[in-house]
Amino acid sequence: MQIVILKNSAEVAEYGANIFIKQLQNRADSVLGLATGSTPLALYQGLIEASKANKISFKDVTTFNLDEYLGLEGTHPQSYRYFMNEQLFDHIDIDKANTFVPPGDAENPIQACDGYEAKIEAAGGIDIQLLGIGRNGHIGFNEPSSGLMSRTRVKTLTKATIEDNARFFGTDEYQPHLSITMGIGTILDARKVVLLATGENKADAILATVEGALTASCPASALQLHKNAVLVIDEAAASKLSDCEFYKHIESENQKLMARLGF
Ligand SMILES: N[C@@H]1[C@@H](O)[C@H](O)[C@@H](COP(=O)(O)O)O[C@@H]1O
Repeated sequence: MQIVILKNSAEVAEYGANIFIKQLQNRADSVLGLATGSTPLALYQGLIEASKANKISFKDVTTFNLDEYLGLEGTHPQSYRYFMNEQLFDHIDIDKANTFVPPGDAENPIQACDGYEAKIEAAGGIDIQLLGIGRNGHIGFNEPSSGLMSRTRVKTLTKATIEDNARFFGTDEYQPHLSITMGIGTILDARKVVLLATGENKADAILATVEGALTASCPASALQLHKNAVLVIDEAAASKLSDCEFYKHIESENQKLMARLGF
């Protein structure tokens, strides 16, 4: 796992956006895995700006989102489809027919999960998967105890996740307790994984992800198995790691090596 520790959330967003910008500059028809939550918002802003400045185009891009609430239609303001339209798709030159979010309103969600996996496969797999992380170490909606090889499926949300996400719902508004999420195995199949985390409330989850055991109790720890995973985190999210200076030293040595090799 590559660990990049930066000063603050603005730097994290910029670093993350640059990874995606480079990907699109190298391969215009990339398949991107996208995430919701507050953490990727500034990264999406960076992509919108780069697209407006004609540095990148989404014309030939296909996207797959990690997850969706089960029981919400895409027109519901709290649905992740609505979020993605608002925060990214409506501001870039992407063909919405090439943007996929698990169907929260599927009549048969189990079939829909298999269908989602088939679509990812038909697109040739995901080139880069963006991830946030829940306070309990969840990725997508893969809550603790999720199978480390799991595929897209219906998942019940934990009390902690429901509480964390309650801020987006009105007091009398129905908040789903179920979701459709890519599995951990689905995420691990992406050719590159970029996890962003900012703020002190993510420090325990980051500690468990980086230095904890590989365990279903911290779904993000599965990234320890990935060949090309990068964690882009701010000082606050990194604050519980045992030796931040060492991680920073590794990264600066990596940068020097890359520069020497002309990357
Ligand atoms: N399903 C999403 C996750 O994909 C996201 O990583 C997490 C953290 O969100 P935030 O970035 O707002 O902390 O929230 C939700 O539960």
